[in-house]
Amino acid sequence: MLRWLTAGESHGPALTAVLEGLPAGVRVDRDAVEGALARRRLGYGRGARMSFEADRLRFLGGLRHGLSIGSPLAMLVENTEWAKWEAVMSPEPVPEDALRRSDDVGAPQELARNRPLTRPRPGHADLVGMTKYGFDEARPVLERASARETAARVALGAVAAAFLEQAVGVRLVSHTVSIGRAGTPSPDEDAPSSAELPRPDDVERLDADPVRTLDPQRSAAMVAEIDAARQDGDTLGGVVEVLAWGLPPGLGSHVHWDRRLDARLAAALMGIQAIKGVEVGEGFRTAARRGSRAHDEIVADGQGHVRRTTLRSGGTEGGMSTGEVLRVRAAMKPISTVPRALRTIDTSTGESATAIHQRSDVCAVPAAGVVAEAMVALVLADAVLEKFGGDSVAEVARNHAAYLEHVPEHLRPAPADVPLRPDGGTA
Ligand SMILES: Cc1cc2nc3c(=O)[nH]c(=O)nc-3n(C[C@H](O)[C@H](O)[C@H](O)COP(=O)(O)O)c2cc1C
Ligand SMILES: C=C(O[C@@H]1CC(C(=O)O)=C[C@@H](OP(=O)(O)O)[C@H]1O)C(=O)O
Repeated sequence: MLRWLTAGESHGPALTAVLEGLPAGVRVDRDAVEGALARRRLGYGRGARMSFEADRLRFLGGLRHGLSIGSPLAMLVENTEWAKWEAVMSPEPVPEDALRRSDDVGAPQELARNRPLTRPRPGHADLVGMTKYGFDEARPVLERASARETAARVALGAVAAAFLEQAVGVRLVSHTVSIGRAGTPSPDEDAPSSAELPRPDDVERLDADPVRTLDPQRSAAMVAEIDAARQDGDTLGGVVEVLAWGLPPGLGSHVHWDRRLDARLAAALMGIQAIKGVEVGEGFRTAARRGSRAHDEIVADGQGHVRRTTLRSGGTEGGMSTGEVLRVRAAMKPISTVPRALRTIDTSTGESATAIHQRSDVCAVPAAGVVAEAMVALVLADAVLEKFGGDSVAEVARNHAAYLEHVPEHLRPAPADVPLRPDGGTA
């Protein structure tokens, strides 16, 4: 079993991430984790903070000389913004003087930062968090509700991804499907073929695109959509997709709801701030199709392998991985700090007001893709450990190989990255 926890506030000293259950012998590269953290900061439409804050990574436990040793792996991602927030967010009591504030428009930043936040933003956690926890302002709520926390998840996901690749050869990639209305697939569009899907080796090309998509036309349309929203003082959401290549058949199980791989993936994706919908494969569009166009027919590819003619199911059936490429999507609502501020109330008076607006992202969909990839990596790593067990990478790899060897030859899935011929055979 793999477990993970994060702690830390958006403007606190650091985020802490703990991964428990990681086998020994996983090579954990600082560059790989830092690379993932850097990718999360990318994307057209991100706010000012992304340009001046750095994610400073420290390994605190669970590693020796770059290899995991089986103990809980602990990481720290320091907030380089902390110096400015030391008084407001100090974990320890501070002298009253340190919390001096000014309500004047144009007051210096250090005095403005201390103002109580009493105009909760619709769509953020502010109001209900204040009500539930008994706070008279939103600061203690928004600090943890903030998606700053996703930096810790991405660090965890990078370690899970290293385990997946080293133990069972699974690799992941994520990309942006749509932003606002730009890129939205039409209801009649069939599932893409494996040749049309991004592959793990496309990561550099994806990261080089301002919105993390491989289609230049869609990319330009998404950038234009973000520019238009920014100009209107508005914000945007969109859809991201995560693909996992090289999965064995049989992760997860049909036997109980909480063992289903699709259910576990959906919960992990829904657990990302602002994600409001999850699709496995064609998800919602499948609901509008007839059965003859909704499923993936099973064929023998003539080379001794089982193959699916299409990728509509997203690589799961009965809550288990089929061995085809896994394809899951997450829909993000628009950023809730809307510059053209929405109506709210001032909680100190009950009077109508406009919501707090500080600096904010206009669109964080490309970053959400990187976070979604991390969550999928964690769920898959957990499912791999559940299926194959093992206290070291070598042991997991042996168990995985032994399982595949015992699948009757004619039922072994073809490697998912071998293109399918139109007649169902592989090239
Ligand atoms: C990567 C990422 C960046 C985000 N950036 C912002 C932001 O700058 N401003 C904001 O108001 N919300 C931002 N959000 C969304 C809030 O975190 C989210 O609206 C809040 O948690 C409430 O959403 P919920 O109802 O799904 O929890 C971001 C979300 C993600 C995943
Ligand atoms: C800090 C990050 O994202 C933040 C997520 C976020 C929110 O409300 O979710 C609000 C913004 O924070 P701030 O109000 O301090 O500018 C984003 O910058 C990050 O992703 O590292």
